[in-house]
Amino acid sequence: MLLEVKNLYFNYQNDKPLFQNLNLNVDEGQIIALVGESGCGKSTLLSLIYGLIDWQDGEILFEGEKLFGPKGNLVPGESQMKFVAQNYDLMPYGTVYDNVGKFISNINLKEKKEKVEELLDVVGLTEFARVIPKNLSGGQQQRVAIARALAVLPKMLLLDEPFSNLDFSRKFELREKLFNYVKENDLSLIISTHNLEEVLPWADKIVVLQQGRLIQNDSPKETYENPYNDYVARLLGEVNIFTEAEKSQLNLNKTNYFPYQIKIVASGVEATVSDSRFAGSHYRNKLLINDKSIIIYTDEFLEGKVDLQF
Ligand SMILES: Nc1ncnc2c1ncn2[C@@H]1O[C@H](COP(=O)(O)OP(=O)(O)OP(=O)(O)O)[C@@H](O)[C@H]1O
Repeated sequence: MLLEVKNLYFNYQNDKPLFQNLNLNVDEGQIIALVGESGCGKSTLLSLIYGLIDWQDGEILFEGEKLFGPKGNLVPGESQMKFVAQNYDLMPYGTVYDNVGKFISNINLKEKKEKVEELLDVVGLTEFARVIPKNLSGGQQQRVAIARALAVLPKMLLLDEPFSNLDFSRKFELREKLFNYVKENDLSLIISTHNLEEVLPWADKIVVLQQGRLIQNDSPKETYENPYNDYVARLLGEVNIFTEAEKSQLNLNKTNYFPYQIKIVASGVEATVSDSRFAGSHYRNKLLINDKSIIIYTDEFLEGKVDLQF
């Protein structure tokens, strides 16, 4: 086991602990998506693992060795890990090239140049090598920070919302290259995100935090098929949530259904289409079952009445 978080207890204020008995294991080469609503503790957990803040109780072990947090290191942060936080902490007067090469040794300058160029390609900043951070957009600065974190291969990479400032096309390109790089180099990665769909195809496990509690830790498929509760289902995308009363009235197996899980059939639960809109890859339809409004996706425009199967 590469990383073990055992019975972690941590609070910012004495009266209200953020984490109580938090446990998390990460294997070598594993990619973990850390998800949860804003304020649930994702950034704090990454900072604790990296050793930027002290915890009150419990243990964090890396390759079986106990970590001691800020008091254990002269320079902040564990040397085997790299953390890209939400403030990118770039050298303001160094160029993009200097920032990415900051931790690479100058002994072999040719090798250093090749490495920096490779990383600039990974994050799509080749043509910005000579620019200084203040002349870059937020998303470009974020990409410099990611390239710098990868420069001296860490064993574990911690990324806090790494795609938050990127536009759609950049995001697709970067995540493809980044995850391939991580897999090729057998790095372990914990990546926090608001948007799970962004990382889903690459994640080995989805770890869900709800108000500091780790409530689910399963493969992406398992999480989609069996979200622990409605909160988890909502994190996974647009979802229909039913009350217990609605569940028994409609004879449902569970309280949450993603739009793609509800099908139109010849004979089933009758619903009236109130709205059908083109949404790119599908039509997004709003239907009414009595007074209950639900969303389903279809290939075709819908109108009138339909029968549904859950
Ligand atoms: N330095 C601090 N002092 C006191 N409370 C803090 C501090 N930093 C964060 N908190 C609180 O701890 C909780 C967890 O914050 P954290 O930033 O870890 O959440 P998050 O899940 O990363 O949120 P987001 O997705 O918005 O970045 C929040 O309630 C936050 O207000």
